Amino acid sequence: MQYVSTRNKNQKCSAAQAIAQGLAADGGLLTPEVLPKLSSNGLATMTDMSYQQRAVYVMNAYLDDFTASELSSFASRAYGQDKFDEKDVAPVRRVDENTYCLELWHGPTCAFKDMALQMLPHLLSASLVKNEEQKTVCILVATSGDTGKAALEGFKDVNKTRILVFYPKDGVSDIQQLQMQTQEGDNVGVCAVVGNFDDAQTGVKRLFSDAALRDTLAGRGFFFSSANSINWGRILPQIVYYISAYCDLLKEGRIQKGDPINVCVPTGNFGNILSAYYAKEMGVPIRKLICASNRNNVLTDFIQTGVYDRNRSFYNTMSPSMDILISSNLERMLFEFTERDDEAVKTYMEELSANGRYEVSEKVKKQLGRHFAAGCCDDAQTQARIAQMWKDHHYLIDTHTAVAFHVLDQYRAETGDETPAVVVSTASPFKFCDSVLGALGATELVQGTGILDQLTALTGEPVPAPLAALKDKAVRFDQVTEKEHMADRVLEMLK
Ligand SMILES: N[C@@H](CCOP(=O)(O)O)C(=O)O
Repeated sequence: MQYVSTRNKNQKCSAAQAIAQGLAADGGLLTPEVLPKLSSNGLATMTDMSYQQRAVYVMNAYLDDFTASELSSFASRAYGQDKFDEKDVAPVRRVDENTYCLELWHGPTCAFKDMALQMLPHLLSASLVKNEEQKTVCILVATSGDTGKAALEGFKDVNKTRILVFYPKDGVSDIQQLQMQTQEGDNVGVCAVVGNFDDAQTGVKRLFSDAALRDTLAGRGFFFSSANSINWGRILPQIVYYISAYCDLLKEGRIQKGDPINVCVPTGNFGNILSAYYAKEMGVPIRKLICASNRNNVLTDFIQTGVYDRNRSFYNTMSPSMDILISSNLERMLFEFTERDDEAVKTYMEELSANGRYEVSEKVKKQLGRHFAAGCCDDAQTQARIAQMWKDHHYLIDTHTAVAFHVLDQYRAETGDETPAVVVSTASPFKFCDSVLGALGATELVQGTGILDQLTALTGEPVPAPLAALKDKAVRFDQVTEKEHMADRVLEMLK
């Protein structure tokens, strides 16, 4: 299968090239030329499989330049019990009669990003070999908290790779920051950027398109790639868990073959909910994709009106991983909803870059309304939802997951749609201890990593081992840079 740029369908490459490059040369996002469908018994076949086997089954449909045996070896290494503290890898927990929670934070960094970033290093390393690449890949990452740590952990000490992560200074939680600052490995770098996530992400995209920088680094034996969800190798492993969740519900008899479900996804960069859309296109009976946002509700407005307008205030919220006003992966969605009209997508992206705004056609608006619903909530509502979940179900959720539960409540109240819903739980509550403790009524917060034990003392929930280990780690990276100087940081790292 070939991959094409969302801005020029004639620009094609293999899966291995798409994964190694991360981004198309024209700035577009590399996307499969056709979206494969599951066979009529595909879901039934996968129902009795392990998570690792499901991953191979799904990825095989997209990666015809990789063998099934290669993919099997990657899946068993990526999702082994030395990495995930749950045998099922991505368990589906029943909350009530028609509400389920897909827990995606049982990996080494306690966030859903591990689901893809434990796999991507295997895909990318194999791609370098397939492409007979002689250079070392330098992976540039912009993070609002979770991707950065997951990418660092995934690529730590991986041969022929370097990784440099930029995060917004004052824009991630204390635990997220500590996770990144204490990262081990000889090929890693971490730097805070003065600004917000959009500044960091725009800065990284600028580095990608800086021809002079690329030439200098090529002379030193490096080329750039990405571990953000602009890389197809990030999206593909995320499709797997939606299919897997449906199979788990079938297996447990919660639904019958063909029954529709809704999914509610807290998302900022749109990669997670886009993966659910692809699962739907492959044949999973998903009725509505419910997009949940915090106070940075640019996606809510877009889905409801068809106008994307980032000219608004940027808020630092209690769900920092979603503090984003420029959602990269919307571009792939526009590509689908315009029936793969690359010129239209290019025009929308040019308008976004020039004016911070675009309005989609009536045809696209209709598609948005057909597949998506959207809602948002503020920090007070987020904390109230954490408290309610704890009171009603003794179930501890993080701030991002709470946003999704709140938005699902809103959606159900407005529409009366009681289709069984899967809420995506994207991070461990221990990554956001202060907000979660506040939600549960704590007024005096312990400073430093002691706050992890404070949450355990209050709830009886154990601190996840990777976070407990932070107590003994020294800070290695405390550098801060202005966004104008990000290229200098790259040049320093790649001496
Ligand atoms: N929420 C993300 C922001 C980057 O998104 P990505 O899915 O494109 O990597 C984060 O936690 O960094």
